[in-house]
Formats: sequence, C-alpha cells, structure tokens
Amino acid sequence: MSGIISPSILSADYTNLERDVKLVEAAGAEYLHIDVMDGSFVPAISYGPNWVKQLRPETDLVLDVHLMIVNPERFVDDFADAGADIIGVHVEATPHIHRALQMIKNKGVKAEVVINPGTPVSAIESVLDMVDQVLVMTVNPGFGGQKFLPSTIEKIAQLKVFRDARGLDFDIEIDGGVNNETIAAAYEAGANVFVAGSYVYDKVDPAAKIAILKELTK
Ligand SMILES: O=C(CO)[C@H](O)[C@H](O)COP(=O)(O)O
Ligand SMILES: [Fe+2]
Repeated sequence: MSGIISPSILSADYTNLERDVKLVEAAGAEYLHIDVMDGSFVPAISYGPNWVKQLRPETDLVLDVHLMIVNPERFVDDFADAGADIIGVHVEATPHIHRALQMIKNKGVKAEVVINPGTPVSAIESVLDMVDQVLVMTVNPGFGGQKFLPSTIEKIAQLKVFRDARGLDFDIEIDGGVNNETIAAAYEAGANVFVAGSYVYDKVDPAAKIAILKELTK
C-alpha cells in the first residue's frame, strides 16, 4: 500500500484556508494534519478545538490532530467532540500517557503517541499495544520549515521491528522536514504516514508536491 500523505495546514494560507484544504483533498491526500500548540510545551501558539469544529464540515479528510500541549488529557474530550479522527499526545507532555491514550480511545477516536527527537522508543514501549498510530517527530516540535533530522530514522526501524515481533498493528507517522529528498529513507525504514507542511504549501503547486510524495512511497 502506498504512503498516506497528511498535509500540515500550519503552512497553509489562513486567509484562504478552505481553498488550501480542498486543494490537497483533490490532490489525493488522505489526512489533514492539525498542529495544536500552547506556547508552553512548544514556544508557538496556534489553534484550539473550536477551530477544528469549524473545519470539520468543510472536508472529508481524516483530521489528524497533533497536540503539542502540556497535560493533553485536559483537552482530549474537546478535540474529540470537535471532530478529530486521530488525536496524538506527546509522551513528554504528561506523567499520565496511559490515561491520556485511554481517554482518546474511550471517545472512539484513533489514539496516537508521539515522541520528540530526543526521546527513545523505549519510553513508549509499554503503551504500544494500545495505540493506532505512533508519531516519530523528525524535527523538534514547534515550527514548520525545519530540517529533517536523519538520526530519527533508526527509531522508525526499531518501531517496525517491535510491532512486527509482537504482532501489533499501528501505523508509523513522521512529522517535520518531509520533502522529496527525505521521504524515501523514512519510508524504507517503515514509516507509512507522512506529514508535510512547508514542502506542500510554501511554494507553487501543492497538488504536484503531493503527487511526488505519493510516487516516492509506492
Ligand atoms: O508538528 C509540526 C511542527 O511542530 C508540524 O507538523 C511540522 O513542522 C510540519 O512542517 P514542515 O513539514 O514544514 O516541517
Ligand atoms: Fe505536527
């Protein structure tokens, strides 16, 4: 199966958001990545559940919500009620990662655990049997347009080995610095869901960029 592309609207034109969402949908993207930032876990502030609620009826894309917020369990229900299809919580953001993932599952939403570049796979091993997706950050979270960190590739491979050895069933997503030069190595290591923000939206022709990423993950 070819790779799933999750364009990050962090890099979209917010004054033409509907256009930018429909454009990637028509181009064959399956997910839409929504970066929620609180100014504490990461330096920037972005958007909240009401924003997701307004976006929900505008698209059939799978809403892939990446919570970069401290103690994400405070907002899991709100994002689920707003229409998120996948909710990702950072293991670094809460002492209660198991509870946060349970809360997501209890709402009938796909549960994702996220690790920063400095966090080893061993930090999430005990919850891998309860997740639908693991997000390996391939940059330090907080901003779009950063350079892909090749040291994260090894963690993708480790996750694949762990999953296959235990007979588990989760997708492996990567986020940060994904483009036509970096995607292939991550795909070969075992990633199958690819967030891409600035590569898709920053210059010309987002649809062509999605076609290139899909071609490189066939
Ligand atoms: O989570 C994120 C930043 O924290 C974004 O999803 C990510 O940075 C996407 O942007 P780009 O593809 O430009 O690196
Ligand atoms: Fe993200």
